[in-house]
This record gives sequence, C-alpha cells and structure tokens, in this order.
Amino acid sequence: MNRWTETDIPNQNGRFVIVTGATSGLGYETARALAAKGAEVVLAVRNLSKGRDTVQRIQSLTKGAKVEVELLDLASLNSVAEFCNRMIHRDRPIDILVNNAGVMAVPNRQTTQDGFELQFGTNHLGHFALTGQLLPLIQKASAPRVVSVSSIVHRYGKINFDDLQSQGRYGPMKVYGQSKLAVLQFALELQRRSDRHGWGILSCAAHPGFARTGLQTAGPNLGKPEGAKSRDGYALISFLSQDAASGALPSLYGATSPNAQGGAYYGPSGGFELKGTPVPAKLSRRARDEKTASELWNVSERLTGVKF
Ligand SMILES: NC(=O)c1ccc[n+]([C@@H]2O[C@H](COP(=O)([O-])OP(=O)(O)OC[C@H]3O[C@@H](n4cnc5c(N)ncnc54)[C@H](O)[C@@H]3O)[C@@H](O)[C@H]2O)c1
Repeated sequence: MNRWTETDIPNQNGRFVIVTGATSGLGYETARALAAKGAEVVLAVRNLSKGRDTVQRIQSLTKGAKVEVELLDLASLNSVAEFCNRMIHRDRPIDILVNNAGVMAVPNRQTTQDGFELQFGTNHLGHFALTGQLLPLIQKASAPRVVSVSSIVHRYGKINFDDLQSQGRYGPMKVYGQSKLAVLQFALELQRRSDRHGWGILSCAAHPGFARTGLQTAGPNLGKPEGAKSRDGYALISFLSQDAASGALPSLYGATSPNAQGGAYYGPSGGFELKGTPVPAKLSRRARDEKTASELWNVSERLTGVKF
C-alpha cells in the first residue's frame, strides 16, 4: 500500500459521524479530519466546555465545518442511554461511529458509576452499550461503518471471565490490556453478527501505533510507561512515536477508505507497529478466539442491559 494520508480521505459531504472522546488526541484529529472533508460530526464528550472549545478550534481550521458537541460519559450507562435517546429523537442515520475514547493504566482500581472496573467499563462496556443502542440508526445508513480503537497492548490482555471487573489482583496495564482485547473482539464479533443478521455494517478495529496524546502525558503514568524504572527508555519510545494526527490515520482509514474491510484490524506499518501508513495488522491468537468473543458479547449484554 502506498502511504495513505488524510488527503486520501474521500469526500464526506452528507455523512453523519459520531466520534467519542473528541476533545483531545486521536479523537480530536479524527473529528477534525472528517469535518474538513465535509462530514457532519458530533463530538461525543464528557466535558461540554472543552467540547465547545473543540468545535471552535475545528471551525477555525475549516470554515463552515459542521461540528457540534453532545454530552457523553462512557463511565455511566445512564449518560450513554441519554445520549442515545437524544440521537434516536433526531432520527438521523449514522454513517460512521468511531468508538475512540479511552482511559489507560488507571493506577488504583476505580469504578464507573455502575460499579464496573473503570478501564473495562469505559473502554469496552460503555462503547458496547453505545453501539447497541445506536444500532437502529446505524442500520438506517446506506453503508455504515463502526470503528473501534483498540491497542497493540491487547496482546498482553486476557478476558478473565472469573474476574472481569478485576476485583482480585489489579495490574493497571494488564487490566488496560483486557479492556483493549475486549474492544478488538467486540469489533470483530460485530462484523460476524452483522454478516449473520444482515445489519449491513462494516466493523473494524484500529491500533493507532504510539502517538503523543493526553493518554501518556496527562495519564496516570505521568509520561513513563508502567514498570519502567527510568524515563530513559521512554525517551527512546518518544523519539519513535508519532503525532496525534498520524495516530488517527488507522481509524480514518477504517472509517473512510473504499478499500477498508469489515473484520479487519488496521494499524501502522512502521517498525514495532509504532508508526507508519495504515495496513491490516496481524490478528493475535486471542483476538481470533471467536468462542471467547461470543461469550464476552453475551456477558456484555447482560452487564449493560443492552441487547443488539
Ligand atoms: N496514543 C496512543 O499511543 C494510543 C495507543 C493505543 C491505543 N490508543 C487508544 O486511542 C484512544 C484515544 O486515546 P488518545 O491517545 O487520543 O488519548 P487522550 O487521552 O488524548 O484521549 C482520550 C479521550 O477519551 C476521553 N474519555 C476518557 N474517559 C471518558 C469517558 N468516561 N467518557 C467519555 N470520554 C472519555 C477523554 O476525555 C479524551 O478526550 C483510546 O481508546 C486509547 O486507548 C492510544
């Protein structure tokens, strides 16, 4: 594949898009790039004031950009339901849903408003409930796409059905890995179920590579990967890392490229999968485990009370 960049994004005029976690990092870059190509973009954010600033920021870059802000806290099933009800009331078909928001390596075990472990609850269950409740609107679009942002860290995660909420041993990065494996398995299972039930969705997952965003700088690791003894190694990784706009390319590719495929997992092609043009990434054995993905889906329906 030749280097794929934002300039390759086809015209998005008339397309209605929702991006979660769009006030910073990859979500912001994803929303900005789609708005620049003419899409109508809803920034689904937990901080409305930051959301309004983001609208202005995008409109200052693209005159007339069609961007708006809506409250969505993925760590609250109530907030997710309220957001979806507002969308259902508008009855606008959703062409692209980007499940992007996330928290990483929360140092001590915390919970969502519904008592789920925070990383699993936000990264996976929140987006699961969101997608499920928006399904009728997604199905109304002519060629809808759902992109879910996972991470290479999913390879170090395991779906622990005996303790999904990590009430026993809590390792911040291990729990993040579980949540990102859940996101990836959700994306793949969504494609399988869409094919089986004729929902007409293209569902894929993205790994951004390693991008400089709030995830590391404002996150609990304070700029140092978990377990690192000094910042030396981090400086090297930092050197290898890319800007947030480049990190958004795998999501944008999945959301817009005519060549993107359902059930694929797009990541950067570069060394150590840190940066580069988006390519189909190799699925790990755990990601390919359909039995676990199906069981996780059923458990997620039970936990969230959202049936697809
Ligand atoms: N930056 C990287 O190198 C990298 C690598 C792999 C995966 N990711 C994934 O990319 C996604 C975007 O992260 P980022 O790097 O842009 O970091 P970021 O911290 O800049 O962005 C995360 C966004 O998620 C939002 N968010 C967090 N909790 C939320 C909640 N409860 N409800 C609504 N929104 C919430 C935050 O407000 C923020 O806007 C995440 O899912 C992350 O796991 C990032």
